[in-house]
Amino acid sequence: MSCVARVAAIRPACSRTRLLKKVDSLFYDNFRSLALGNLSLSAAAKSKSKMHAKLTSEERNSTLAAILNQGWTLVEGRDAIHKEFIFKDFNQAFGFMSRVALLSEKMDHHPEWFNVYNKVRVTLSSHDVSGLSGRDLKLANFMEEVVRGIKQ
Ligand SMILES: C[C@H](O)[C@H](O)[C@H]1CNC2=NC(N)=NC(=O)C2=N1
Repeated sequence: MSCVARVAAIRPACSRTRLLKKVDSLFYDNFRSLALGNLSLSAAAKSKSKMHAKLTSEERNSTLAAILNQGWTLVEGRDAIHKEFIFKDFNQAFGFMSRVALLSEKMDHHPEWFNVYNKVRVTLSSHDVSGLSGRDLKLANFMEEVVRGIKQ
C-alpha cells in the first residue's frame, strides 16, 4: 500500500514529511503534464507514431538488415518483405498462422499470406504508409520467434 493510501486508511505508518514530499511530487507531476499536455506527445504516443512511420534509412540499415539475414527478402517493385516458411505438415503451418494471427489482430496489423499444406508464404508491408514500418519488423521478428519455438 502506498504512503498516501496508508494515511488515508488512518494508519500512522508514514511520517508527515514523507507524506508531504509524496503530495508535492504528485502535484508537480500533474502540473507538469497539464502544462506540457498540449505541447508534447507522451512517450507511449511517440513510440506508437514511430512504429507507424515508414522506416528511416538508419532503421533500414539496422533492424531491417537483421531480418534480411534471416531469410527475408525485399519484394521487387514494392517496399515490402517476403519469406516462405516450410513446416513439417499442415498442423504445424496452421499452428504458426494461428499464433501470428492473434498478435496481428492485437496490433491491428495484418500479413498478406498464402498457405498450401506445409508452406506459408508471407509478405509484410504497411498499407497506410505504402511501405515498411516498425510494425512489419515487429511481426517478422515475432514470426521468427514462433518458428524457433516450433522447431526446437
Ligand atoms: C482499418 C484498419 O485499422 C486498417 O486497415 C489496418 C488493418 N491492418 C493493416 N495491415 C497492414 N499490413 N497494413 C495496414 O495499413 C493495416 N491497416
